[in-house]
Amino acid sequence: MVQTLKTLGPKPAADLDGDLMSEEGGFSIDQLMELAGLSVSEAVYKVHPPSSGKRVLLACGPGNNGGDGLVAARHLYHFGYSPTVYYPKPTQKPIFDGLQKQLQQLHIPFANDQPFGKLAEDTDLIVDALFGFSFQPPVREPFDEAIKIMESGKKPVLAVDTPSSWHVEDGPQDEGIGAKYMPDYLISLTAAKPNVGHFKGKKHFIGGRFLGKDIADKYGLDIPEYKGVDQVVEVPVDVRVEKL
Ligand SMILES: NC(=O)C1=CN([C@@H]2O[C@H](COP(=O)(O)OP(=O)(O)OC[C@H]3O[C@@H](n4cnc5c(N)ncnc54)[C@H](O)[C@@H]3O)[C@@H](O)[C@H]2O)[C@H](O)CC1
Ligand SMILES: [K+]
Repeated sequence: MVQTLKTLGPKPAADLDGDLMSEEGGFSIDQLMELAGLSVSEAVYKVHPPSSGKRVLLACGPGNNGGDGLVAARHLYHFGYSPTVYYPKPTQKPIFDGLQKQLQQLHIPFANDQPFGKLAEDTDLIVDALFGFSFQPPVREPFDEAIKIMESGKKPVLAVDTPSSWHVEDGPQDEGIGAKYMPDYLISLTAAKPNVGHFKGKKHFIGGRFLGKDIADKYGLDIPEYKGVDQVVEVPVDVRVEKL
């Protein structure tokens, strides 16, 4: 039987984050990004353990999705990987400055000036942390090149929160860059987004093991059954999507 997966569009997803970070919610953006990035690194470990190849290329965009990628790079380093970060449009905010410094302290290379195609050749897995739920099509430079390379399917890709360039509700673009982009793996943060109905990759994870029942109920979300100390849980790919 095809299961139903409850999904949050950009407005309720942003509202939920707002509730978490309200005076009542008590979370900070740093914390949520840390939890998101930790989930991403755990999903990487599950689909591609270091024994399958240690080189991971983190493609980080200019918003918080990119921040999740920076956090994941740090955890992956400590998990035994050799991460490389592509971060061509660094965000000028203290949290992003701090995340970059943390990576520099670990001598994790930033390869912002190299062609993305070359970086992709020299890696075993790509983490797509270019854009999340705030992406507005079409893709602009310099990110078009990275999307084209990921779309080529030459290297496995794990997409963070949503495949970059996809419309958050309608999925892949009808034509042009990203129209054929289908990452192998997806990790949805807190809750899946409505475009997940278009995801036909190999594995889909949810990462959000910090969400309490009160707030889940407010948005109509089901809390998935996480195992052991896992921050992520795998859910079926073939699902019926319900938009909340
Ligand atoms: N609990 C959670 O779910 C958390 C999720 N997080 C992650 O944050 C993103 C959403 O982050 P946000 O900063 O709102 O936006 P994005 O990263 O999606 O990107 C916005 C960024 O990109 C630029 N941009 C938009 N469209 C384009 C375009 N066509 N071409 C080029 N650039 C574009 C825009 O100007 C912005 O700079 C969510 O998905 C999660 O991954 C947080 O970590 C908090 C916890
Ligand atoms: K992404």
